[in-house]
Amino acid sequence: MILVENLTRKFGHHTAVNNLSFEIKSGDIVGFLGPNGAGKSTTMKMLTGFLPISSGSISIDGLDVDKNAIKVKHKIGYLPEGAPAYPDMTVYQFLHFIAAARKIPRKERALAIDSVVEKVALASVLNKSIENLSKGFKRRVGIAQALIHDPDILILDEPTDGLDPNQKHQVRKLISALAETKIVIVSTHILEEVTAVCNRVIIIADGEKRFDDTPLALQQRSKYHNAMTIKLSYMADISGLLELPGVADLKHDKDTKRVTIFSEEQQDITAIIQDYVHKQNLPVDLIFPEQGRLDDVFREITRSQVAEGEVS
Ligand SMILES: Nc1ncnc2c1ncn2[C@@H]1O[C@H](COP(=O)(O)OP(=O)(O)OP(=O)(O)O)[C@@H](O)[C@H]1O
Repeated sequence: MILVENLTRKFGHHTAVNNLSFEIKSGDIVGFLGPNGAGKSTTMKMLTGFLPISSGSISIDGLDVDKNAIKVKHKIGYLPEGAPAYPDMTVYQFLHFIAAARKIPRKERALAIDSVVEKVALASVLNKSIENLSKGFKRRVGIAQALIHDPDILILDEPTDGLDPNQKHQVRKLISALAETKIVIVSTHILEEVTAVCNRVIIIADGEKRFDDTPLALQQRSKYHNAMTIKLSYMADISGLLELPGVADLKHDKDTKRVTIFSEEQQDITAIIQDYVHKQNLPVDLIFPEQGRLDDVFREITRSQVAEGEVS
């Protein structure tokens, strides 16, 4: 278990992380979100014992990170931002080097390497130089080095940043598989990542916690959650939609011929709308439920920092 209480980190006069508190239990796959400069990497570096804290405390399974840095590092695997590695080493040489640096006993190293190579599917590139690998494989090497000592907690800083959609999908699948046995914290500013892999979301802005709940709760904050969108093949009288029970509002985009139907208190109006479209014989090409527009919710939650223009 990870317990963070009133965590603060200052750089000179600048407070990068301000009075942050949260608790993470086993089974949690946490998406740690925030705009650029929000304090995500600084928090991760403190969690992993790489950066001293200014005040507050972090305890991992009851061990204070400040006082037990070495013991805590055994429990944590960390993929820093950009997945740094030694480019001229082969994958095998690099993993061997990390296994030695992690002080895995000599006799156990081959087994530890075999195990991560299998988990992260690196067998096909084991003897290739890291500099010649695709970005997706490089990221997997980064995850493999974080896993080599079989930690209980995995902290991944922007693990899919810069990857193409296929590579992103593979890395997310890998994270989901690893989360079956470990606490996983994934720092990201990609909102879709959170719904794809996490069961919990913590959002910070200006170094402070702004949101801590499930991805569904985040989606439910959107006006679009449980709204329905229909696309008309030609203009038709749709005013009757507003009379239906549970319908709160309509938004008509004449250019795209799409109509979004918002529900009262975000109730599910799928069946009512489908039934109406069918009975009225409306010229509908497409009908789909909206999940919730996370971009809008994210902007709302992190608003003061956005207003300061810190988001790129
Ligand atoms: N070593 C440092 N010295 C001075 N200021 C720093 C240092 N590291 C981070 N900061 C500042 O602390 C704030 C938080 O930075 P941090 O890297 O933690 O943000 P982040 O949320 O990880 O951002 P990004 O998404 O851009 O990686 C920023 O204003 C940053 O400039």
